[in-house]
Amino acid sequence: MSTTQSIDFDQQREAIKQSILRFDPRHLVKNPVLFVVEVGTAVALLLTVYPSLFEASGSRVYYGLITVLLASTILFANYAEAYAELEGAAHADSLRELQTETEAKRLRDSDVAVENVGADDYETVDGGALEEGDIVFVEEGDVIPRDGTVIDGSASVDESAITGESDPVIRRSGGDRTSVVGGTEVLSDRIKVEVTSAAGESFLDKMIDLVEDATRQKTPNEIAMTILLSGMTLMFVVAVATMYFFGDYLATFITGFTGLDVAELIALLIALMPTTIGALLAAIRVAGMTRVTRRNVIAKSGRAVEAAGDLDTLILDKTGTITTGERVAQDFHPLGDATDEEVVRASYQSSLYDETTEGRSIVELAEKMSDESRADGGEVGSSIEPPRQVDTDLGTIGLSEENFVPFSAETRMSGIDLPDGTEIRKGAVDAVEEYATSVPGKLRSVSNSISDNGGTPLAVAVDETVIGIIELQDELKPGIADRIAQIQTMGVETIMATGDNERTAKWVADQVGIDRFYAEFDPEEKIELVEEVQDEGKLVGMTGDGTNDAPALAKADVGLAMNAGTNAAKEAGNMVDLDSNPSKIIEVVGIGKQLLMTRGALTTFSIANDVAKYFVLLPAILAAALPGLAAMDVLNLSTPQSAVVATLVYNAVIIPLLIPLALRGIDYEAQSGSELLRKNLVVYGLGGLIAPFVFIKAIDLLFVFMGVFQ
Ligand SMILES: Nc1ncnc2c1ncn2[C@@H]1O[C@H](COP(=O)(O)OP(=O)(O)OP(=O)(O)O)[C@@H](O)[C@H]1O
Ligand SMILES: [K+]
Ligand SMILES: [Mg+2]
Repeated sequence: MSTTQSIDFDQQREAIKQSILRFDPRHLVKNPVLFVVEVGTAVALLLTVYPSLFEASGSRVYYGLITVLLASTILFANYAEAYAELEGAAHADSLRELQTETEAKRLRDSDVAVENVGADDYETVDGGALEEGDIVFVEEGDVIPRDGTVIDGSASVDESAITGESDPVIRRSGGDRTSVVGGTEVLSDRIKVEVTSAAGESFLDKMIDLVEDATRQKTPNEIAMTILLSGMTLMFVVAVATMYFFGDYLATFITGFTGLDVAELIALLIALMPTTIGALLAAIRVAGMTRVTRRNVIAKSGRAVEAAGDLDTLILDKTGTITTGERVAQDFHPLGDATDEEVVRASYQSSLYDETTEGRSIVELAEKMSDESRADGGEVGSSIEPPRQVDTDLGTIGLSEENFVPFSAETRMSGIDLPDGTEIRKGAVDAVEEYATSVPGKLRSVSNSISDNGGTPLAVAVDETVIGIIELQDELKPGIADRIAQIQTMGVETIMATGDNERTAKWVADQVGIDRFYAEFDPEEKIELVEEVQDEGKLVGMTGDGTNDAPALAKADVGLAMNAGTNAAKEAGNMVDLDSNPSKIIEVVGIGKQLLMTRGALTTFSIANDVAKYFVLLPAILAAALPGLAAMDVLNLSTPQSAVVATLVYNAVIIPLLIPLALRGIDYEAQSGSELLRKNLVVYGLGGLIAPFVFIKAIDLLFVFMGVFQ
């Protein structure tokens, strides 16, 4: 799905059909520049039919040609817009195809634990009959019937239908990866899913509608631009109309001069007006939004994409964004009088019901270490060193989920209370330090040495006495340092805000070259950070997946939520990443920048073009009345008529020539704003001044060669 959808023959035909239908003045009036061109076309057409109207003196063929050239300008503009829209729709359709009808296994008794579900516990119903709140059972080989939240169990799910990514993903109850999408397939294991959407109202459905609406709406910057272009157009209309009466006035005392030609004045007006950018503005927006969708990000508004391009500051969290997020237990370190066995057992007990990645990995490591059968070495062929063995009974007897204290980002701890009243807690070192009443002297030095290698230490306390440390390790995402560097060159400040400790944070920040970082942050502090940076007048972007992130996501100017995250987060953000890859925001910023750059560059080019055309056409049109203007006629074109036609050919043809650039976006290597401005002024400003001269002179020479308009 992330591959490029190109337009096929049928869609090409549809785009052409649309280009003609969009001549409808009710459609064109929304784009005042093009609307004025249409009015001009109508007048030229009138002159073609009645060449002597307005005391005009040109031939029917001449006026006919002007009519055709003006109409082509509109046609090309309509085509650019229609083509871009169809390209975007083609992508949305491929997302829609996912919505298939399947059967569902609805649980009769929603309380039955997922591992005990048997064929008698559910009824098979039509997927369409499911209602919000129904609990369904999904096992290996089943298609998930509707969007939902995993409430029990864990399964590996093939989401390639929406993400195009063939690697299966894990979805499990608890934590931040609970969302499942209707139409995706469970590859192994079993889960209980609570249905969260009504029939026909899947999250994806709603999102696609939203994207289509958003794509059609002008963005705020674009509205401002349209107003500016309309203002310029109005100015030119007044100026050129004045010229017409001025011509009549001149005619009263210049012998042989009967006034200015209406069709030629219209040609001048349209050459001067910003028709090129007026024609391409919509296509640039639609193409930018489609580029975001192709990266599997659903942008709820065009404004969000634009804001991404304008961002000053990007707030990233560490775990799962800069690192892989697979933070797994590596080792246990006893402290003080505690033994290895005690630390392994307490860590295990406190993690038995902990469904976070960290918790599961602790259980796994503790089991491996205490497993007698493995004492002689790890799995055959495994390159990973077998964990050292600890002779301990893990002591599961009497443990119950009721006494489990789940992890929260506020407390930064989790734990369990044993039947005898013993309280075990594990968590971030500073949090446990505060909770405990007895802390061994070596806690800091051991935990620091873990952090200084990029690991995360979790302190373990039994009855408020710290007995040891669990060492967790994560890995940096491949290529993340390069992408951060890229975004920094574009002038965006990067901030890492993490719940992890200062030293681990510093290690990661140094590795990837982040500008600033904050450690030991709770969710509340993340929101405060967003507000603080916004108060400096800056636009802020951030990613998040948990319920805790929702307020900050809503606050941020660009909030990219993860599809696998909680519904609250998805609703709060103004973008959702279907791949649930938090570092995707870096790419979205790139695409936003590219959108703004493309619009800026083509505007510069268009207006530079118009300035050049002014110098070509004015002397040609006024030659008969004011021969003195010949000095301005740098191109020395053969005849006024040749000049008018050549200019209008250029004015029309430049639009289709620029469509590929408008759709693809200008190449954005990462570069700073001022560098970019300079480059754009040279390439698109100077280029825009020169191009019309070269092109128009060439067409004029061609006319001379062909012997027309001479
Ligand atoms: N299951 C857990 N039980 C106890 N403590 C945990 C658990 N998971 C994480 N922690 C501790 O709590 C800290 C805060 O976790 P939190 O999820 O807020 O942030 P993070 O995942 O470390 O970083 P980031 O904010 O960059 O995602 C962690 O750094 C870790 O020390
Ligand atoms: K123009
Ligand atoms: Mg986290």
